[in-house]
Amino acid sequence: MPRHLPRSLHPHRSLIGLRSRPEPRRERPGADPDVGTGPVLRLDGLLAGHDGVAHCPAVSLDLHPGEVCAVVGANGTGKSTLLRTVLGHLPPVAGAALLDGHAVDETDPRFRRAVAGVLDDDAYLTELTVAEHVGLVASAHGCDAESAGWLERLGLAPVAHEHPDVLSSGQRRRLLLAAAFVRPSRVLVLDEPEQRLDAAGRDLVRREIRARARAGAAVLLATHDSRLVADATTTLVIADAATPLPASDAIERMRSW
Ligand SMILES: Nc1ncnc2c1ncn2[C@@H]1O[C@H](COP(=O)(O)OP(=O)(O)OP(=O)(O)O)[C@@H](O)[C@H]1O
Repeated sequence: MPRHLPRSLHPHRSLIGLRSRPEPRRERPGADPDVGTGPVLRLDGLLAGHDGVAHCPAVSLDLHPGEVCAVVGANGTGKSTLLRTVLGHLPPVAGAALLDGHAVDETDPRFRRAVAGVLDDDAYLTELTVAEHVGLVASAHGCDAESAGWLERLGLAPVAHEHPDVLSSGQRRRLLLAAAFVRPSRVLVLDEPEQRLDAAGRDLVRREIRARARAGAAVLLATHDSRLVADATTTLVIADAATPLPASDAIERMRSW
């Protein structure tokens, strides 16, 4: 339990009973001593920002396998900054982001094995083709056979041999999603995964998030899409404070900004 929230305000405590949700399947990999029974991801009074200046209120959150937390807030409230800090791209201004009880460290192979992320930038390797890019990620995670299927599912097969800089912005977004979805992950961090996608793309993302959670992944996403919020098990509204709210209240708040 994070020190910073009273038990009654803890995201899980406060939402249980307010929303019905299926019991997530808890996978017990067992062989990894770091994988315990506690939260896979814990944000402990995490203040995210740049150069020591916080751009987001302090967040305390426990995310267990099978849970999906949607982070919502008006433009500029610090959602991307928070997710970058969770992915270890920015150091915390204060507090901590913990994976299996250890401070997140993107250089740690255990972290890289466990966590897949898509941020709001075009973080692809320009010298690789679409197929090479997705294939490289699949190969690194021992799942080469998945590669072609994800190219197909995300509509990238016709541009498989193109380089990212000649793709449309939506296709580039699909490429980043393919690279995240092609590999296994215990934690999935997605910054506005709906961004730049057409309706079919948004549906696919929504289905995949649900499927991943059913299979035991913990998902942390920032979004402006009320359908993704409605699907989440926990919703955190970022404003003057980071407040866990039932999805219906969060969606109502989203209409006001
Ligand atoms: N590299 C940076 N250096 C300094 N400040 C930054 C940097 N990137 C973002 N910021 C500032 O951090 C604040 C939060 O930005 P952030 O992108 O996290 O917001 P957001 O909630 O994700 O917004 P949106 O909904 O528009 O995506 C903004 O005031 C922004 O100007």
